[in-house]
Amino acid sequence: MAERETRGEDALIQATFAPLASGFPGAFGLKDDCALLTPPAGMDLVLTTDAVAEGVHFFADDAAHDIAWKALAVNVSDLVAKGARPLAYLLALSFPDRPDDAWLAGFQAGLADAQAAFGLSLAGGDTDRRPGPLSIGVTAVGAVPHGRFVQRGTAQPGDLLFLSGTLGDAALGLLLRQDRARAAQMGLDDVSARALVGRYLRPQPKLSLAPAILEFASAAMDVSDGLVKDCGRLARASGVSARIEGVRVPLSEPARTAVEHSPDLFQVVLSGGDDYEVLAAVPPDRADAFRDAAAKSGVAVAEVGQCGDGQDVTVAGRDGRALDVAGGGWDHFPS
Ligand SMILES: Nc1ncnc2c1ncn2[C@@H]1O[C@H](COP(=O)(O)OP(=O)(O)O)[C@@H](O)[C@H]1O
Ligand SMILES: Cc1ncc(C[n+]2csc(CCOP(=O)(O)OP(=O)(O)O)c2C)c(N)n1
Ligand SMILES: [Mg+2]
Ligand SMILES: [Mg+2]
Ligand SMILES: [Mg+2]
Repeated sequence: MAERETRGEDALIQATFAPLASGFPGAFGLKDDCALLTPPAGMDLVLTTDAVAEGVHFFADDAAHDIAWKALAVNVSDLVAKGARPLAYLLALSFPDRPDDAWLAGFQAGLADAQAAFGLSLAGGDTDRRPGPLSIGVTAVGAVPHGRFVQRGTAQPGDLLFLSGTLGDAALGLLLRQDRARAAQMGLDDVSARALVGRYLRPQPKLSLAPAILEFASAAMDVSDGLVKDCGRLARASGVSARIEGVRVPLSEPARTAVEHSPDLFQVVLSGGDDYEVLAAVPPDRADAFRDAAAKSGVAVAEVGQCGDGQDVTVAGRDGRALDVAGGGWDHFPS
């Protein structure tokens, strides 16, 4: 009789990942080649994939727990902006070397926390070893009622632009993660600096807003590459113009303090990215109902601008004057 494997690739998968798939029957305990997903009756499936990589999306010495959370959160963020409810995800991992047991335990705990928070389950994945920095690919599947997927390219002239949460915290947190000494220049005490770094480490997709997006938004997307760049994408895909009013962009207390100390940081807020908030276009006659639904869901939304005819994307600074925002935002292949 073959001995039960305790080492090697299969054992690593069984020990670390199979427990995360135990709530998903179609994962077959991670012992099959594929997973099986029966679409919920009357629903369309929504698919997305985003990877996070060491040195690009997180730091090598970030806690494994935080890295795992981020990998799942950025994908759930994509689903939320479509009005979708998360169902399951696939996880593709390439490690340069076998990670030690403590790292794997932290990674497993981070995925378990994120699964519980976002209501989805591991369905399958891939684990291999390759030279180079750690890369974590997640493919997430969600569900929306048939025919109701909220597109990026369906905003109309006149739609109001709403943003969830607060903008810029994670981008400021990244600056502090790179150089904590900047806290003093930003006028931030330790608690505020830590709060901003926490927003960088742990994106919080606004899951409970999804039903309001589904019901009231004519178009929506999540903000990962900076509000200005992503708003430009929504406008271009929809064939509309967009104007953002800087004074209306919601800031957290720490971000407000930082921007008041160093007004140049407002560009970081607008274009730094890593926000994972929702940008939604809502017809004016549905705006009050959207505000009510958002309030009931416990997610703050702010009206930050409006779509119009034409194709320009303009941003008024906090003093009302037009800002030069061309070329801002995250680009993996900058020109
Ligand atoms: N390698 C790829 N193969 C197929 N589709 C891709 C690939 N890379 C990006 N896409 C598609 O391009 C679009 C934009 O991708 P991305 O910027 O990652 O979206 P988001 O910012 O919403 O996560 C998405 O529809 C995505 O599925
Ligand atoms: C170590 C590190 N450096 C820089 C950044 C900033 N950053 C990296 S990728 C990115 C944009 C979002 O990532 P992307 O892969 O473009 O996600 P998507 O837009 O596809 O959802 C930002 C703001 C970061 N998060 N971490
Ligand atoms: Mg992507
Ligand atoms: Mg994304
Ligand atoms: Mg991007």
